[in-house]
Amino acid sequence: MMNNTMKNPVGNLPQGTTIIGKWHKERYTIVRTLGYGATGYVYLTRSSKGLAALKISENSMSITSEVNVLRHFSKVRGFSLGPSLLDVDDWEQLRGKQSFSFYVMEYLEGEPLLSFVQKRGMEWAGILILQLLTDLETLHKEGWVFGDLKPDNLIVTSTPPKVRLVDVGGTTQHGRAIKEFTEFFDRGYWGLGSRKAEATYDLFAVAMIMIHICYPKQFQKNGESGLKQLEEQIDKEVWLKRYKVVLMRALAGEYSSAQEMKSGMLSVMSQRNSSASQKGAAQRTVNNKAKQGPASSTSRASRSGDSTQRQPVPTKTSSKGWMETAVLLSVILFAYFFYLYGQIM
Ligand SMILES: Nc1ncnc2c1ncn2[C@@H]1O[C@H](COP(=O)(O)OP(=O)(O)OP(=O)(O)O)[C@@H](O)[C@H]1O
Repeated sequence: MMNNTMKNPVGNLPQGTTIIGKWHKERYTIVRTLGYGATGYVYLTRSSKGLAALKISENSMSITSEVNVLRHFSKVRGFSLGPSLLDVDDWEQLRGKQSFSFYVMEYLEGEPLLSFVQKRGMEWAGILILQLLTDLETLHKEGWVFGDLKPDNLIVTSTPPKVRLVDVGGTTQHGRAIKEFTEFFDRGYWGLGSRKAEATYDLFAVAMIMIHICYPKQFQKNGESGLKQLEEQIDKEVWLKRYKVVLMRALAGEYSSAQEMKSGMLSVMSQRNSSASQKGAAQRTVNNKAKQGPASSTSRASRSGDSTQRQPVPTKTSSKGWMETAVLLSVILFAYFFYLYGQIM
């Protein structure tokens, strides 16, 4: 992160400042600062087209590189991980003496992943990770690796909740060296792989995001092997332990695709659901037996092997049988009556 106090001609622009694009002449009025980092400042702006996020930097190269990534994303159908790109232009200050590149993107109005999960519950963590893996699968298939995957770059937009990624600055083409990374989420830091842009690099970061959800304060690497230390942390948290098989495989770089990791997550979730529904069914049986009273003592007797004490429980099937017999008998009697009547006449 850049030092906010450093003199930066595009930093801390006051509310109400209007940025006019040199080429497209669109006017963007600053509402407030959304954030800032190594690359530049991001402002919430209002224009004739409504609210949008505007990223501006002294470094035109980094703006160009992010614009290229966002342009590429916009061509991928069904891909909604990053914000959509709305405009690219330059802003001239001091009567054209200084020019700064900027781009305008969709404003992702939402909540950071961590606070969303803390408020809505851990069930959401699994769902959001599945969403993230779905989008990563598309990104990887396109030959890109996100690189700097971390909760700070994840925003959950609402209705329906959807995880989106801001800051595409770290997005790197497959096979190249990762452009940007953050230690805790970087497999190189944990001694568990290289900084080469591969799907496995992002999947490691996904596992670390899951760990970070349970350890919001994070923890430092100690002297032992990275994998051993992470395993110990996983074992201490119930939610992480449930996904241990998936997490260990992702940390060790054993998943060849995001889809494979997603299947692993889904199978843990379905096991949990089926055991929960089995428990539910067992609980319902117990409750029903408790309601039936004598029948419950019957089942206890049968378990003790005393079948003589078994009481027949009237069922719907037996009452239905009686009704069928009665109907059949009345039809036969009716037919017999007509037969006798015909004989007499
Ligand atoms: N499209 C957007 N909608 C809403 N908020 C955004 C958007 N883009 C960026 N932000 C906010 O601005 C912050 C800084 O943006 P960004 O991460 O792109 O800057 P950066 O200079 O690349 O930062 P870093 O040093 O982490 O790479 C983000 O963490 C996020 O809170």
